[in-house]
Amino acid sequence: MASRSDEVILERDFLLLPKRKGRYRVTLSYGGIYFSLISNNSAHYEESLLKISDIVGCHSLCKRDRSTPNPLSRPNDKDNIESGYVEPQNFLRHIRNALTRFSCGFVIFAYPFVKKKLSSKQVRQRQVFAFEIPSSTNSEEEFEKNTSDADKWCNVINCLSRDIPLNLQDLSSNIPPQRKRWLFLINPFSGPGKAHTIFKQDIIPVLFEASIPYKAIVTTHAGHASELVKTIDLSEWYGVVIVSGDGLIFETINGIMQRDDWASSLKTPIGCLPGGSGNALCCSINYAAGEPVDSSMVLHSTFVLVKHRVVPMDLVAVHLPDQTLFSFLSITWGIMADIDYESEKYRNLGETRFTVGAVNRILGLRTYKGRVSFLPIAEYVPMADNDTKVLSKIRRLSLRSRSSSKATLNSLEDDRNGNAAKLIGHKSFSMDENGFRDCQLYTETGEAASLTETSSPLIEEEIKTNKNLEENMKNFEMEKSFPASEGGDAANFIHSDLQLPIQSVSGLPNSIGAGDNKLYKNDPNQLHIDQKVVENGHNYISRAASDLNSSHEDFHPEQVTPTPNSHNHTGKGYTPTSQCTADWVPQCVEKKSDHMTVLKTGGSSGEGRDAAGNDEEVGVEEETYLGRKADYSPVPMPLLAPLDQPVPESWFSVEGDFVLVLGVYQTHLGSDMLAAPDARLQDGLINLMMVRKGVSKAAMFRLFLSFSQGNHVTSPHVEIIKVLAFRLEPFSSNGNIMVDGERFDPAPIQAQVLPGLARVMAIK
Ligand SMILES: Nc1ncnc2c1ncn2[C@@H]1O[C@H](COP(=O)(O)OP(=O)(O)OP(=O)(O)O)[C@@H](O)[C@H]1O
Repeated sequence: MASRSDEVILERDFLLLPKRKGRYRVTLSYGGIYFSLISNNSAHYEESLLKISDIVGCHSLCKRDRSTPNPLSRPNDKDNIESGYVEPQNFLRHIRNALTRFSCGFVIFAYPFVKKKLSSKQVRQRQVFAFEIPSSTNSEEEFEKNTSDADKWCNVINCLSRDIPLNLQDLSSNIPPQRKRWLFLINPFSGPGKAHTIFKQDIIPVLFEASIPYKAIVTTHAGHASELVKTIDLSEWYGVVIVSGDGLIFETINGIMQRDDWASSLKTPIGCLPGGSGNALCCSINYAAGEPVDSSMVLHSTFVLVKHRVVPMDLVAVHLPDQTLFSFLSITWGIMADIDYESEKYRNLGETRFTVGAVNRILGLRTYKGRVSFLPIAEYVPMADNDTKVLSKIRRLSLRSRSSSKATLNSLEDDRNGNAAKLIGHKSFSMDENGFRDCQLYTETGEAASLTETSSPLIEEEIKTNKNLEENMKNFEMEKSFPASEGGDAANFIHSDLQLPIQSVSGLPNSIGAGDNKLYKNDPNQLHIDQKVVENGHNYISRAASDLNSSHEDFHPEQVTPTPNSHNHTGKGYTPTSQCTADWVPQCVEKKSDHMTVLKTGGSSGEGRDAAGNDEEVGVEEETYLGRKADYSPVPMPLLAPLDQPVPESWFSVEGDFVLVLGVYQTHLGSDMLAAPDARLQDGLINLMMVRKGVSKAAMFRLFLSFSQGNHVTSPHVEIIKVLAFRLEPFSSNGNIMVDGERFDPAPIQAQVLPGLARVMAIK
């Protein structure tokens, strides 16, 4: 029994097709449609509720007589059988057959959650509700009246389900705007090769139900999607939906980034439906929307697609020695990259290929020598090297030397500063029961120096800020979505609201704020200044995102004069023609001469599309920020130094033998790989994970199994750091580097997050 609490918009009696067993009292409100059978003797209501949030569309069912065309079908587009708005064959035959002369009503398509058989899991299930207005006279006059009443119901339901604001004063005036066409790109060879069949069987019917006009193009070769999105007029399309794996999404994004008008083109929402073997972005989007990722993926992804909002998504600029790419998912090196690449030959197994690949690779476990450098959002406290014995020895030593003085700390700091190559950011903290805090500095080789200091204001502050960080991460509001794709309330999303969870007192580069970075200095007096640095960094990044997103006009991508080579891509990205210099450091605000003027999205006016799905003029406010773009990339990468130069001093570096290095910015790498459970589409962060040498094969098996629920994050073998940028330098040519599932030879590679740069069709 559902209880009605919200405002009644419409109410009347209907018969339920096709059986017409008894009359139903139907009430439409903002929350949903309540209907109950009216018993013969009294108005005894057994109310059922169909939630508006589960409805994908409503069609009118008014039929004067059987000779007129079926109201549910529309003319086929003969030129392209995969285009249009065509009723799928045999669709609703039973309801159509039940229609009589002068039948009038509407049919609702909904996907509510139901309990899965023999399981406690909830999955969505298609349900169709056809309501007919009871007719007493079958007169022309009554038919006209019923038709307009049915149309009114139908239109209001469609407006509600598409989040289009209602005119309650004149309900007949609520006519949802015709949708713009969607472009589907289908890779017939992705994953187990079923994408085209999935599209025809499972997706077209839902597009019809939701009245979404579309055109579908089946790709004929690798690079086809990229060629298309590079050249077509994207403004003709509401959005581009990829029916494939992550490879085609990567190709599409990088194709768009090669356009001169990339900034405006990136506003075209990108959707995805699972046709590949991993489908990481689909899983991440479903997970963020609260939809299942482990069953009926196609159905749940299609539902999310149809009910989507346009949501900003971080991209990551990936800088390789000879090109720049834009990644939305991950950069992997080590075991995970090898599994991904080596299991390609089992692609007909679908997602099982990763399991087969993982077993192979763990049995032949390898290590990979190299250096990982990164810019964390909080002070980096390294995990112990995997050799825990060494660490516990250090701990014992440090307990014994509890009386060590601050002088020891200073001398060690000096030593560390003087021997930076040997002591690479290795600092570890622990608290004992008396509130004493041990600080151990130790070298790569395990040579440890330890000292103890009593709890200082700085430490208190650090603990507090770490708590804040945790809180902030927990509370981070990801629902700041763009307005409904076709209208709805004005957007609440303001880019400057993008809350990077940067709370730590250090760890940010001096490049994003004034003052020296005191990364290693435990000086309480530094706290205030460093927090300012943090705020500046925060503002810089979020404003940069805002600029990139909101205004291509003032961002002047066209002013990035393409050098002869700059579009000489290898089909994947840009070829750098010059290395950026120290200019990569955004300048401080005083230096007016170097400024870039940018437009910022107006707060309340929002950005997006109007109710007709057209681009909306957005209110803008002029702002100035200083930053520079690398010559070879359309997007500035202010945190990155040239690849052939050392990383900035404020970065940390870890050098040695790794089993796995993974930079991931989505929650999922596959339906059973919850790689970064707290990642958000638009959090402006890279989750850098490292597994170092020393982990056994058995532990590796356990680790891989724990990935499915995201439990690896608590594994003592996995180090996870939230970073804004990182660099990976393999020391040998063994293995593979994978960027969004695309293979690259092991070579230095670096990456920086570009918060909210892309638009995806995602959270409801
Ligand atoms: N018609 C085609 N013939 C051959 N290759 C194609 C065709 N269309 C697209 N491709 C290429 O196929 C590659 C793999 O596609 P995609 O990653 O989408 O599928 P997948 O690898 O099976 O899925 P996943 O990444 O989830 O494992 C892409 O790089 C794309 O360029």
